[in-house]
Amino acid sequence: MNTSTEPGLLVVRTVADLRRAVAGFRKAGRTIGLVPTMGALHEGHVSLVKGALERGDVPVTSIFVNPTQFGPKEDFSAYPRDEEGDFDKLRDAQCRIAFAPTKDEMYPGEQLTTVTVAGITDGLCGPLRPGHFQGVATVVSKLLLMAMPDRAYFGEKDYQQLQVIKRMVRDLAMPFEIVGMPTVREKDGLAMSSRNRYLSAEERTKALGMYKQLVTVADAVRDGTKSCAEASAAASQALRDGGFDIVEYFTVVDADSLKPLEHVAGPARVIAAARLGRTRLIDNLAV
Ligand SMILES: Nc1ncnc2c1ncn2[C@@H]1O[C@H](COP(=O)(O)OP(=O)(O)OP(=O)(O)O)[C@@H](O)[C@H]1O
Ligand SMILES: CC(C)(CO)[C@@H](O)C(=O)[O-]
Ligand code: BAL
Repeated sequence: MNTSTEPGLLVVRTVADLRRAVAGFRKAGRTIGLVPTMGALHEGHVSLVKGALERGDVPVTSIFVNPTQFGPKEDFSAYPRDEEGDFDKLRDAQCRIAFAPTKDEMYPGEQLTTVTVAGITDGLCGPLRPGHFQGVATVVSKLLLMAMPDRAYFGEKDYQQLQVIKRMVRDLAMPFEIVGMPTVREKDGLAMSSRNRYLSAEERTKALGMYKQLVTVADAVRDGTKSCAEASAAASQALRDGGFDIVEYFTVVDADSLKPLEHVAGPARVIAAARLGRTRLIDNLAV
């Protein structure tokens, strides 16, 4: 295998090749920045690669649609996959290593060991996607141990996931810095997401309601014109009126503990999940 540190994207498929490639860069005195993804890359993912470059890290992007974080009725099989397109985007973004393992490489034999983060997974997406955060925490632990980066980059779009990973790294004294990166949005405000590809043209127009309602609630609770519960209830109703099929939650939480708030006194986040047809959208904003 080519372990060169010359410019270009090196695609590796095994843990052994990943470790060899990372070792080549370490020998050259470089630090490593891991960007875990499930592929179908967009500008949000590219911003994480840019975050790594800005901090001087060699970006290593993993592409793996992790089956253990999908529920039995969720979209694992339908999840968008576009490996060649992803590699092109990573080349353009100056990513240096793409780690695209098979399922057998990630899970050789039965996985008897899992990582569970309690408390902050009790609310929001936790009860709605049973087993999801255990699947995420376990696969992210594995990816971190496979790449042994200095830093790993995650988007604030998946805010609960980011908090779960920060907490896991802290509780288990994992020697990696977790960097949270701002949500990249379309021009009209919709958070970029691989699942946006599922939206029809009509749904795409309706989807913007999510961002608009997050802004409305953030403004109202910041000014104190409404309580968190009042503002969130009004936003849920506005989403339903605007064509969302199910509002799974719309709430204001403490930015660290993710506990629901009645009034905002410190760092807080307004956060929501809702369904438009077959598409589940999540988003959040700082208050
Ligand atoms: N719009 C975005 N801005 C910043 N980071 C993002 C954005 N979308 C995704 N990310 C981050 O990219 C990483 C990989 O996410 P993932 O591959 O699941 O993409 P996704 O667009 O979130 O897909 P999904 O449709 O499954 O939510 C995560 O850390 C996620 O938070
Ligand atoms: C962090 C992650 C790559 C783990 O599979 C996934 O949950 C995602 O893409 O956000
Ligand atoms: N971006 C979060 C991954 C998931 O929904 O499974």
